[in-house]
Amino acid sequence: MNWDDDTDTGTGAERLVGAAADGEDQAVEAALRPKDLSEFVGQEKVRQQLDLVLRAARQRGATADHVLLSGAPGLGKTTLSMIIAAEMNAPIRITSGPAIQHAGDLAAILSSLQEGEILFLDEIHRMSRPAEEMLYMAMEDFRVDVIVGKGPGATAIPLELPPFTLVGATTRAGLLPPPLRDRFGFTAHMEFYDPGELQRVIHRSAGLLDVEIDTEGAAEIAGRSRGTPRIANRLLRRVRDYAQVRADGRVTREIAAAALGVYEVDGRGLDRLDRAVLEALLKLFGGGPVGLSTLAVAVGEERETVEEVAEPFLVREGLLARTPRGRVATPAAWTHLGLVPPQAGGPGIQGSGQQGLFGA
Ligand SMILES: Nc1ncnc2c1ncn2[C@@H]1O[C@H](COP(=O)(O)OP(=O)(O)OP(=O)(O)O)[C@@H](O)[C@H]1O
Ligand SMILES: [Mg+2]
Repeated sequence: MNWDDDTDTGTGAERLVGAAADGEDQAVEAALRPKDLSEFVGQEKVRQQLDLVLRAARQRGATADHVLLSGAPGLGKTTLSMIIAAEMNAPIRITSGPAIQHAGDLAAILSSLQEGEILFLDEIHRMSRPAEEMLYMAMEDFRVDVIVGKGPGATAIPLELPPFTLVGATTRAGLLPPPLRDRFGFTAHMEFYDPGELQRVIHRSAGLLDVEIDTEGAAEIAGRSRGTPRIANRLLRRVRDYAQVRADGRVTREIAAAALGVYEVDGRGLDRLDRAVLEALLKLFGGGPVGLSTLAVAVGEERETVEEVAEPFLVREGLLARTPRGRVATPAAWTHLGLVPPQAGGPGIQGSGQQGLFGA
């Protein structure tokens, strides 16, 4: 699956509701990470399955099978990798696909692993081809061929590796070559969290950050967190600031709503850009269909920004559809912005004189 939401785009990280980690997230996330499976909120199926895999390996006194974690940014892949190490009582080595450009880089890491060590390979879909091929053999046979010398005299010296567990993480499982995907004994697909689960994440984080919050305050933040614990934690921090400066520090529904109103994150988690796209689509183009380029000009953004930053969440929320004829708003989009969809043939949208030109 392709989780384009905010990844690899410059604009993504600066948004309060962007799913990619920003500098502040990186600084505080370590403190908020659940340390073992029982603390890890939600993802029931993944937790159950992983618990079995790890428990069985522990009972056998063996190294756990290789694990692939796939899912959108901020759903807990890095967190789970650390939990796997903790549950296996094993050290963890952390690296990433982009950091491994040459097969030699990977050989150096693999050959220095201890028995039972967890190798966390983040963004595994961004590894170079030769490194990938070396990884196949390492995963399957715990062996790598180290090439010594150059040209016709070069020889491959096989090097035995201690058994280790590879934990790969990717936001784009679809980009993994099948031979690589097949070498993982267990694949965990992380789903977006439902509001109840996010509420638990928020309560847990509030406890760690020493923030007083009631059930309704947590629910208010959860509803705006786009199914993503990282965003929930970030919104909680902004709400905490507001509660501290403008009130007595306690987070209630009113305080949370007012705080996130200041940051223009609406009740459903849409921010200014998301709403600008929807508003243009509804008010200027009668709900579409309209081409992406035209829509982008109308909101004064780059095509890519609209397509990669705003649209994925709007599509996921069922507010916007991408059709062969262009972008189309769903009835839910009209409702969300408090507008009335145009009747077939009749005048529709309040305050817009343009539906004659563009209306459906
Ligand atoms: N199930 C969970 N329970 C509680 N907190 C969670 C959970 N999942 C994620 N978090 C919190 O969300 C933050 C982001 O999680 P994490 O860094 O693991 O995401 P990720 O999937 O690795 O994201 P990326 O794709 O950007 O690397 C962490 O600080 C963690 O505290
Ligand atoms: Mg991560």
